[in-house]
Amino acid sequence: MTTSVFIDGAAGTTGLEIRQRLAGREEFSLLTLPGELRKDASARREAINDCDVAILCLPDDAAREAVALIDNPRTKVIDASTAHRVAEGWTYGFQELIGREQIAAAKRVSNPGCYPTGFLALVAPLIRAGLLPADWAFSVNAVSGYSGGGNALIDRFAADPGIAWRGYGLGLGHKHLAEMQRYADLAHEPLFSPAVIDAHRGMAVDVPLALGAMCGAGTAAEMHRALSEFYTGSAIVRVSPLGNAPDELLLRKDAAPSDGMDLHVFGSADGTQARLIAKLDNLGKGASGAAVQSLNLMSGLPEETGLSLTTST
Ligand SMILES: NC(=O)C1=CN([C@@H]2O[C@H](COP(=O)(O)OP(=O)(O)OC[C@H]3O[C@@H](n4cnc5c(N)ncnc54)[C@H](OP(=O)(O)O)[C@@H]3O)[C@@H](O)[C@H]2O)C=CC1
Ligand SMILES: CC(=O)N[C@@H](CCC(=O)OP(=O)(O)O)C(=O)O
Repeated sequence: MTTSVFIDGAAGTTGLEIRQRLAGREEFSLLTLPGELRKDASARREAINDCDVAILCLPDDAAREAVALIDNPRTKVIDASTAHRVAEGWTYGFQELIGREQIAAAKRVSNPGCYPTGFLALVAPLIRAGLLPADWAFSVNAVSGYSGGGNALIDRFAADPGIAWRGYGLGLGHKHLAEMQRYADLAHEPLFSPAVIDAHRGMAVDVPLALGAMCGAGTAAEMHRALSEFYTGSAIVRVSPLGNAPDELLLRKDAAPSDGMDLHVFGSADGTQARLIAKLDNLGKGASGAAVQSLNLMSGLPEETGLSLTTST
């Protein structure tokens, strides 16, 4: 039996990527709306209530509105927006942290934000293992390809090829802070410095750790071991060997799309400092790949079915 899927927002950046991942998958049938009806509330209501799984690739307000259109108790939802990530009654769709069984059984799944995917993958298992203190003032420095800002930011970079780096979130109230704090179980929101680079896709999330000043923190080697154990058996989240060679990491503009994520741990020779770095594709594990991973689980399939798991290191 096939699972019928309706992508609301299928013409947007995330929606298109999900369509590409589902193309040719015989386990799924796609419900689509003609272009002129894609924002028509009654056509959307009908499609959402007709499908087995609705994937919302919409701005937050439109995602809330879409959920309000549902009156069929059978319809399951995966919401790619920020609207429901810390909302009551929703399961946070971070398979490796929350549990595959919980996501497989859920009716309402919120897809994690791209930056929190990198941050939580690195920090949450280490807080759980007692190797990082939950009340530490964490910092997160991150760069994203401009597709992370959807069609509007893609158009802006196309219109102004002179932009090499765009720092933002300078008001220090980024919408991803709540989910970073909630799912890492932190006492405080992290200090988050995001930026956009002149590349279509790709993301690096860097968490610097002043180990010498932290009470009760583990060593870089202990953190590396804990992360390696935590992600054992995952083809999607991979932990690179501990160490400082080579002494650089690259994001390539020509990297192939990937639904995987690579985690790195580096430590100073004297043990007083470390850096945890996640490399991922904002449109892959940071958005569309994670949505398809959840869709697979909610449809009773192995989570990595149909995903592209290349490494670009
Ligand atoms: N891009 C990324 O890397 C990531 C995006 N996300 C999230 O996914 C969601 C979609 O983002 P993204 O794909 O980047 O954004 P885009 O702007 O590229 O796409 C959004 C799509 O939704 C359509 N839309 C807007 N309002 C409505 C409506 N009321 N009814 C139906 N369709 C509507 C838009 O149409 P139109 O353009 O005509 O207005 C557009 O096609 C957002 O919530 C975003 O935050 C999450 C993680 C990463
Ligand atoms: C480069 C860029 O602008 N990125 C977006 C986040 C992309 C993402 O993860 O999306 P949602 O949390 O909205 O679903 C931003 O910082 O607002």
